[in-house]
Amino acid sequence: MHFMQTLHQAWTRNNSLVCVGFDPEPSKFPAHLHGDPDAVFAFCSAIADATADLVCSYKPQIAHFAALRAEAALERLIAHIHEKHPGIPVILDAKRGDIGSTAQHYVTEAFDRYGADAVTLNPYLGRDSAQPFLDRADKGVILLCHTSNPGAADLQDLDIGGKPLYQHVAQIIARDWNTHGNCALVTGATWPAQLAEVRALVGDLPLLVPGIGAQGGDVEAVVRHGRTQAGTGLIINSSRAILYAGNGEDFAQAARAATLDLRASINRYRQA
Ligand SMILES: O=c1ccn([C@@H]2O[C@H](COP(=O)(O)O)[C@@H](O)[C@H]2O)c(=O)[nH]1
Repeated sequence: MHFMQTLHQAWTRNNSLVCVGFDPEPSKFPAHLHGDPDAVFAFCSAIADATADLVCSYKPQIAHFAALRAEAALERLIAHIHEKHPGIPVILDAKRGDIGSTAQHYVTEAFDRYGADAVTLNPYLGRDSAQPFLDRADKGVILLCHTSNPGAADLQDLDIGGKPLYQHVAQIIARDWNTHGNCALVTGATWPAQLAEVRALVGDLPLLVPGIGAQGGDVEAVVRHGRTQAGTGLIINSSRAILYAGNGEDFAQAARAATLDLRASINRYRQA
C-alpha cells in the first residue's frame, strides 16, 4: 500500500501522531542485554512490540545501526515490524542526497534492501537528486526543510530574495516535486514559529517533527502550529525519551508508558 495511505490509516486507527525513533545505543541498554550478540534487535523489536498500538510510524536512524555494524539487525527489525505490525509505516532516517546515478543505489538500499516505506532526504542537491526517490510513487519521500538542531538557522534561514531558504524549499517541494503525492517535510519541534510558517505554505502535506523529548521541543506549540484542519498532518518523533525511559528488565513497558504519555499530551491539543 502507498506510504501516505498507510500513514493516514495509522493516524486514525491508533489515534496517534507519535513516531517512535530507533536510535540504539548499547551502553544505555538494560543490564540483562549487555553482552548479548543480538541485543540491538532484541531491544528494538521489544519496544516495537510494546508500542505498536500507540504509534503512527517508526523511524530507525541508519547511522545508529551502521556504526554498530548492525545493518542486519536493522533489516530484521523492519521485516519484523512489517510482519507483526502491518499497517505501521517505517521511515528510514538516512538523510540521503547525491547525483542521480548514486541516488538510484540509495533508492535500492532504502526500499529494496531495508524494505522501508519512506526515507528522509537532504534536498540541497536539487530535484534530479531526489527524482529516483520521487519516482517510487508508493514510497514516502521526506525532505529536510527546517531541522531541529541549534545550527539550523545558519543556512536554512538565509534570506534568498525576500524569504528564508527553508520557505523556498517548502514551496518548491509542495508545488513542484510532489507530483505523485508522496512528499513530506522535516520541520524540527525546536523551531515552532518556522513550523507554523511551513504549515501555512504547504497545505496538508505531512510534516515529520523531531525534537520532542530529549531536545526539549514543546508539544503544545508543535501541535497548535503544525496540525491540519483534520487534527492530523504530523509525525511527531521521539527517540531517546522513549527508548531509554527505563533501564530494567521492564524497559519495553517503560517505553510503552512514555509513548502513552506522549500520545495523550499530543491529543490534548489536536482539536482546535
Ligand atoms: O532535524 C532533525 C532531523 C532528524 N533528527 C533525528 O531524529 C531523532 C531525534 O532523536 P531524539 O532522541 O528524540 O532527540 C534522531 O534520530 C535524529 O537524528 C533530528 O533530531 N532532527
